[in-house]
Amino acid sequence: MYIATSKQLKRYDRALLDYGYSIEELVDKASDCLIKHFHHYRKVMIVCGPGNNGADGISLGIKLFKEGKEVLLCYSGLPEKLSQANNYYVQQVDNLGIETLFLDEESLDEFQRRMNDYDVVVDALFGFGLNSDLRGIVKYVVDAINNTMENDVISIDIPTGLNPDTGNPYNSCICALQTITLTAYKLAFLNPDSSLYTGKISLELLDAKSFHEEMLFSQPIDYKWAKYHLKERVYDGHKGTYGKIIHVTGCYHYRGAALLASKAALYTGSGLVTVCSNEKVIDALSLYCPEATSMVRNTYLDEKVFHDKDALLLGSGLGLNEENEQLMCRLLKNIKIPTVIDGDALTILSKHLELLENHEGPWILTPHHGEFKRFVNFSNISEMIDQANVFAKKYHIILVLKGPHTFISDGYETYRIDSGNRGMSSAGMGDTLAGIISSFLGQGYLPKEAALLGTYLHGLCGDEVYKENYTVIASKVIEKIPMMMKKLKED
Ligand SMILES: NC(=O)C1=CN([C@@H]2O[C@H](COP(=O)(O)OP(=O)(O)OC[C@H]3O[C@@H](n4cnc5c(N)ncnc54)[C@H](O)[C@@H]3O)[C@@H](O)[C@H]2O)[C@H](O)CC1
Ligand SMILES: [K+]
Repeated sequence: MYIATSKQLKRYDRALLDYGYSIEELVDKASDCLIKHFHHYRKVMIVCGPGNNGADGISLGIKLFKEGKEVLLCYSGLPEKLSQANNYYVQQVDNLGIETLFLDEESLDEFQRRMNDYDVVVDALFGFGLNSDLRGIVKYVVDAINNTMENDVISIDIPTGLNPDTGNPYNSCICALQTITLTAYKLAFLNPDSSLYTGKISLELLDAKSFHEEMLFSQPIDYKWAKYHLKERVYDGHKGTYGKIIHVTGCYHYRGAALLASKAALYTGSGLVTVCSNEKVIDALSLYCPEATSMVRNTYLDEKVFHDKDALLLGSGLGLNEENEQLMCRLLKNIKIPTVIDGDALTILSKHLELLENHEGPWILTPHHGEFKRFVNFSNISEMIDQANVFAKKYHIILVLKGPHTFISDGYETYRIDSGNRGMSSAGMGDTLAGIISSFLGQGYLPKEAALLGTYLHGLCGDEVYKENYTVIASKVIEKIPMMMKKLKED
């Protein structure tokens, strides 16, 4: 199953057309996928918009009519505004003599009255092409469909009125019993609130050439994936087997960040975690996480301390000042071990893009949306995902773009993390995630695996806490790590 943004879906359609399919052919293939969902209905009303979503509806209506169903096609688009495919199928309908109703202010009453005569109302008004509030007659039609109690409502591709990327409704939105979505899951569906509008979602793949990977549609990372990729601990392992990592994190004002990241790394199984931080952090560390070793961070930090380390975490709660900026620039320029770059180190890096251009070791960057905006510009989620892929590819890094259903890209493949919940948007959560990823990186997982597994595990632990709590705090997430790793491996 792949997940796609509206921009990616538009590119996908363009790729199919460039490959040689005609748009009429694609609509025909779409209705071929849809028809099996209507076998148990006898009387079908299909409400069609002006674009290709509407064309899917008309093509479906033609096929159902030919099967002997009673079909009423309701059109909302002015003839001069129809898409090419829509126009084509409207003409087919005229030749076949299927009953139609043009929706306008005068026919609205008739539409509402007649709706009750049908077993199912099919929403083919707008698909992933909708990009603003519903206007004019369409808004009334959507509200009227939502008010009917007599029949099932099935949406084609996406409920009309749902933003295909955010999963939030525009000014009105169809509440469907079922949504038959084509080609890929829409990004919108990851928003749990969208289920109110989509109802049950069925995914249908067109019988056409697949471009899912070329278009960088995201693949979900789920429990099964994590179970398969989490390595067994070996019989004769010792602390060296599980990696020596170093965290350059925390400062006087943000002591917690360093503590959370180091504890998370130890709980994830690191052999040795050294925290290089402010004296106050180190005092607290001996109580909060006595298993970690420590060193005071001086202006001059001897790079030799990194030589025997397997991975490095930079930046969580580091604090922004001239001294830290110089230190980060020096380390980012010289250190070649696998590195997680988080928090304030990201802010510093965004001011020194030349370091990104020339880095040698594998880097994992863990920005949230706001931090990513310091690197690139975007105005909506679809654009952000495109930019994230370009960024990861350009700089040869793994990007962990934190947000609801964190998105991970290496520029060639993209992933969505299936775990995590809304209770987790709280302080310290990012530090915990960075700690977990640094641990996997130090244990010898490939950078992409470390990022995927770490982010999945983080969300899974958060989900475990969320089962019994309304809010989720980072310390509680950390406490769950060893237990959830055991569960993952032994379930
Ligand atoms: N590969 C596939 O999955 C295929 C899917 N298909 C279906 O095509 C639609 C998308 O079609 P498109 O014509 O691009 O968009 P819509 O039908 O959703 O919208 C038409 C058109 O309307 C304009 N518009 C946008 N917002 C508004 C608004 N608020 N009010 C009025 N008009 C608006 C905009 O110009 C849109 O382009 C997809 O969902 C599938 O159902 C095809 O079958 C091909 C293969
Ligand atoms: K629709």
